[in-house]
Amino acid sequence: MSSSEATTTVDSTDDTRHAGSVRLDHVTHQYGRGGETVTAVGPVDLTVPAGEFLVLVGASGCGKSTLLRLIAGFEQPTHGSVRVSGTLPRPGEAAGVVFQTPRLFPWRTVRGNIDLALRYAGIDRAQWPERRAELLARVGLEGTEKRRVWEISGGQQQRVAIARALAAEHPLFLLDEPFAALDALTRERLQEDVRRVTAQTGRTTVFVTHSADEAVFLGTRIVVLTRSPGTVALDLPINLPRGDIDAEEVRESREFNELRVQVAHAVKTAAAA
Ligand SMILES: Nc1ncnc2c1ncn2[C@@H]1O[C@H](COP(=O)(O)OP(=O)(O)OP(=O)(O)O)[C@@H](O)[C@H]1O
Repeated sequence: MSSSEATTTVDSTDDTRHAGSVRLDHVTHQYGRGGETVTAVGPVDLTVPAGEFLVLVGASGCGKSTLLRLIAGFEQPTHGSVRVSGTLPRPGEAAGVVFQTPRLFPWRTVRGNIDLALRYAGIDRAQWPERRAELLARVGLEGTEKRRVWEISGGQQQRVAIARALAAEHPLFLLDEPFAALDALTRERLQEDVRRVTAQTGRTTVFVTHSADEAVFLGTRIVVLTRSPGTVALDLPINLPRGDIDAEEVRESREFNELRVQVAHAVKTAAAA
């Protein structure tokens, strides 16, 4: 075998070293010490290839946020190993993260919040205006740069949080129930934004939600967790059309509705098991 063939073989069998890929090997996580421990999740084995949009779904308390925090490097697993792009995840470096609440600096403008993220990302100041405009356009916030955070709506604030998480161009994007506090219409619009932005940028995405509808609309793959400590109950690929397609057409399709019912049923069953 020639050396070029050997190289090809290695790359094709280990895609977990690709930028943005995630690998969990027999991961368990406990909170607390001594007699006061709570096993939150595991054991979980999961490989997320680069470019996949994985949605974690499960009942309240099954360990979804814990898994996301382990992938972000905010927590270390009690047992097993977590790798992002083939290495140990370091907080702030492994991924862009969006939380349930926007966590912006309220006294700053939209521009100020984005610029702070560009500064932390180490982007050359000369590039900020172009990068800021591009990020705000991606999340549909053109023309809001000078507004203070308290002068924009909750949905717009969450859009700023998404733009901020995209600023550093991490190959991995993590979202923890980012739309849970928003009204149904705003939530649908933001789902469409996230679907479009991740398709455009090709980022690997892990998204946590309670909602089967949201999971099926967003994901290229859905993992349903059992009740706490969460383990994988269902691992389902989703092949709904993506890219430049009308969101209503997707939501009204027979395939979408069949998958929605299947996932909702799996979540209910896994929570009761
Ligand atoms: N910091 C902590 N200290 C102790 N226990 C914790 C901590 N964080 C979470 N837990 C426990 O770990 C388990 C999993 O919690 P986690 O927040 O990961 O679940 P979840 O599926 O994200 O829940 P929800 O959907 O309600 O946000 C729960 O039993 C929870 O009470």
